[in-house]
Amino acid sequence: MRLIQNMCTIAEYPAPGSTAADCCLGAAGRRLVKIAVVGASGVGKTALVVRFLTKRFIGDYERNAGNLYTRQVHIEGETLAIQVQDTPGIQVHENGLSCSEQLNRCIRWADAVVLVFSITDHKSYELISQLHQHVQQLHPGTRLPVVVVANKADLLHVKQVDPQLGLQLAGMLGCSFYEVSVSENYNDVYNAFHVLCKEVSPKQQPSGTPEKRRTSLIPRPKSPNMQDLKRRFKQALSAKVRTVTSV
Ligand SMILES: Nc1nc2c(ncn2[C@@H]2O[C@H](COP(=O)(O)OP(=O)(O)OP(=O)(O)O)[C@@H](O)[C@H]2O)c(=O)[nH]1
Repeated sequence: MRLIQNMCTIAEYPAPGSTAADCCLGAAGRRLVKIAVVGASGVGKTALVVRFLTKRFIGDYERNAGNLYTRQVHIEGETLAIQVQDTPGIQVHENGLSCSEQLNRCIRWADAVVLVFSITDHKSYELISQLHQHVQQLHPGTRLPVVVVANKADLLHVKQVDPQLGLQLAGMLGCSFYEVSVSENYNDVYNAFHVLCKEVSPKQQPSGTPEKRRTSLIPRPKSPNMQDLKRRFKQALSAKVRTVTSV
């Protein structure tokens, strides 16, 4: 967190001490896409997020406690407000996955998830299908867009997972797949996020779109009368955009 704030050269970064709510990117009526980056510890989640947001690879990051970052992206003529939630590395115990309530909240909050493993860590790869199942369980009734990212493609000499296996796994799970080297290539990182944003259709978003907000603020009255309708209309006009401060 401190490191990222120190290199805060991008205007859209939350200033130190501010929250994502202060950025209010969604407030301008832009579609808001919320992305959670999830995976085992040390696979490069923070590096991936920082690379995507700043185009830079720094090398050393503080152990992550789960930070939220906001920026705008332009995708096929549309300006989106996106929020990216970096999450603490997942610990694997003998009896399987151990996801903290903080992580579960984060996954529930997300419109889309990046599942990351490292090609240098077979265990991080083994975690992916369990994580995918966990993500879908936390979003019952919808199929959340997920992209699987195999990171550290530059470290071929210590490779434990053939990227082909990642591709096969992603195919089985019905996800897009990207093999990236966060340290060496920005474009692949960008593409992974880009594809994910495209997969989040406006219809899938439960909140944040102006359309949705209007209908939830003005529930259809059972027996409408003018006074009631006027009051509800005023309420809708003065409503502040709902923003996420933390997950
Ligand atoms: N060679 C190489 N190193 C990488 C790459 N991506 C990340 N790293 C390094 O891997 C280490 C872990 O990266 P982090 O981004 O802190 O990993 P994390 O998944 O956020 O780790 P936790 O905060 O513990 O969950 C750091 O030393 C990074 O510099 C990569 O593509 N290639």
